Amino acid sequence: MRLKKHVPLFESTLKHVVARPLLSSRCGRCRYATSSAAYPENIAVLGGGISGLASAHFVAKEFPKSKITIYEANKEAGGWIRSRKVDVPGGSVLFEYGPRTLRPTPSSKPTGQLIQDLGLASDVIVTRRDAPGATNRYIYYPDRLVKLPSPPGLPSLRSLIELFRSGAADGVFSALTEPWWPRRDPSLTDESVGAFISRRVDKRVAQNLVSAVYHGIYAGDIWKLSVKTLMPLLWQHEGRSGSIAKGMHDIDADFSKPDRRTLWHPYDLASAKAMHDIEIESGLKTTLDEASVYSFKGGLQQLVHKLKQNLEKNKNVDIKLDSPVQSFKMVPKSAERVKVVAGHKAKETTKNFDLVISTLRHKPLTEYVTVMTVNLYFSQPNLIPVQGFGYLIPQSVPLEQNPERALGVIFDSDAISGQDTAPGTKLTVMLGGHWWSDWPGHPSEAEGLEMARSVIERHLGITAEPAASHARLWPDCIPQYTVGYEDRLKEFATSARNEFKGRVRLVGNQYNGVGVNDCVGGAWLMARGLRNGGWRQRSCGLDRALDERPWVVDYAASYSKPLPEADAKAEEKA
Ligand SMILES: C=Cc1c2[nH]c(c1C)Cc1[nH]c(c(CCC(=O)O)c1C)Cc1[nH]c(c(C)c1CCC(=O)O)Cc1[nH]c(c(C)c1C=C)C2
Repeated sequence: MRLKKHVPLFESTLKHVVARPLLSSRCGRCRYATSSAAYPENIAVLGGGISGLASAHFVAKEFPKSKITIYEANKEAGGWIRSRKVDVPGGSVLFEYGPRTLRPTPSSKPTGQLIQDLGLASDVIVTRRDAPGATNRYIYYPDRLVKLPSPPGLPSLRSLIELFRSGAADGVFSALTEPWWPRRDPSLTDESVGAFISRRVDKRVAQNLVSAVYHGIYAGDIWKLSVKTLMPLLWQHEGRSGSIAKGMHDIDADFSKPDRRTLWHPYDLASAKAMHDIEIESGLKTTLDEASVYSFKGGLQQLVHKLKQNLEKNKNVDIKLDSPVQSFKMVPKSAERVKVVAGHKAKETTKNFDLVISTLRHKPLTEYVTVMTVNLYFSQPNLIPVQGFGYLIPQSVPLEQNPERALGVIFDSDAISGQDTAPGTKLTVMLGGHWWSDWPGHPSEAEGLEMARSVIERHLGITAEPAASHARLWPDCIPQYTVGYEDRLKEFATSARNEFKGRVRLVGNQYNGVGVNDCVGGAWLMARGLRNGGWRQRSCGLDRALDERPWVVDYAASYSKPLPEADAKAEEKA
């Protein structure tokens, strides 16, 4: 695979994911062993972002005797996780230029494992589930902040009235008639999130509510993102039962029951069970259980720094910074080794490896969007008229209310506390994303700062001069799983498997999720899949994409107990 010359910033730090079939869920394709060695002696990890570093960490645990070389194009590892302490009058504040918090979910247990392995538990800071920074979430629609109902507890009557009066919730009651809407055309193999929600509920719900959520995760366009990939459960329910509600009813997916059922892809079920078995020591577990989101005293980059330090301490690991990967391909006439060429022109080095873990991006598979993050700190406290996590701006907001194409604003002072020593108001404005996809260029960082200030003046009435600020453009930072992604991934995985004969595993955010937890989880699954001779099997790590087994019914907390035999039989029949 020849890479584009000089891999820019993200080429080496954005990633892909996931492993060979887990546990007993072997798929028939992966059975060809190609080597008799007990472990891969030389392993290359391409990319030193969070996926690459976490892969190296987990692989080093699996194979303590293997020599691991990490190639990173930039002078700093960690990708777009950047935390900077900024001195301000009266103390300091922490700016996060990229991702800022982690969410504790069952699928984020590998991140918990990593924190534990690195001895970072005492540096974890949390926003509790009942804190305003967790419960108060807003959307800006059409020209004001509207609070969204969010757990815990029932929403207040006042907030419901405000929500409906704003028009943001128009169309939600159409969901009640969803079971009677026509089934989808069987020839439809995928569609956009926007089209799906319009078809099954109401276009206004797609434009006003769903688009805001997808801005906050993918900075993406709901009329392009794939429903089959991003709302797989809803898509499966409709496919099986003709309607989402009927589908949930058919499998007894009652949300009020602690042992509710859900649909699983068998691969994901095996992954969930494997992750559930990760043991997190009780102190850290209690901390994470109470958290809506969490970070570290020194910001999210503390995780990356500690991870890198830990790898540097390992005499079998070599981290090569400022070493863009130029190409990697099978050594001619060998089914066993991969040749990696890395380094700047004229200083290129070539080395052969038994196993390569690539977190590099493969352009044709996904489009990317560019985001600008603008951090602002004001010495005056409580400048924001409300308390909360922040707000998202839906696609339906009229352009005159959003000429800067902002996606949302995070109220950092409320969203996570414990990182600053100076009092005041801290927020981050997120600009661009899909809105900038057809712009001929991007604003400069100075322009971005002006744009962010005009957003918060219009939306929040903040006119004060910031005591500190920073704008950062992240070109092509979030991959977009657009309509048809699953088919493209299948084709790509087939060709990668054939080309690399099991000697290259693909990991990172281009494959199974764009969040930090997804990247760490993908690395964990990949490393686990190398166990017990798994590294010799003919997999490219994207076996989930090639696994065509039908979805099954199981408990949402799949590990809690086995499904009754009668259910299992009925499911098998279905
Ligand atoms: C920095 C830009 C990012 C945007 N999305 C992501 C990043 C890193 C990835 C992402 N963000 C969220 C999720 C959901 C799962 C989760 O981990 O919580 C993912 C995969 C949710 C989220 N969105 C925003 C925040 C602060 C969070 C919590 C996690 C985090 O710190 O990233 C706000 C936000 N993110 C983006 C925009 C445009 C935005 C707007 C307010 C893009």
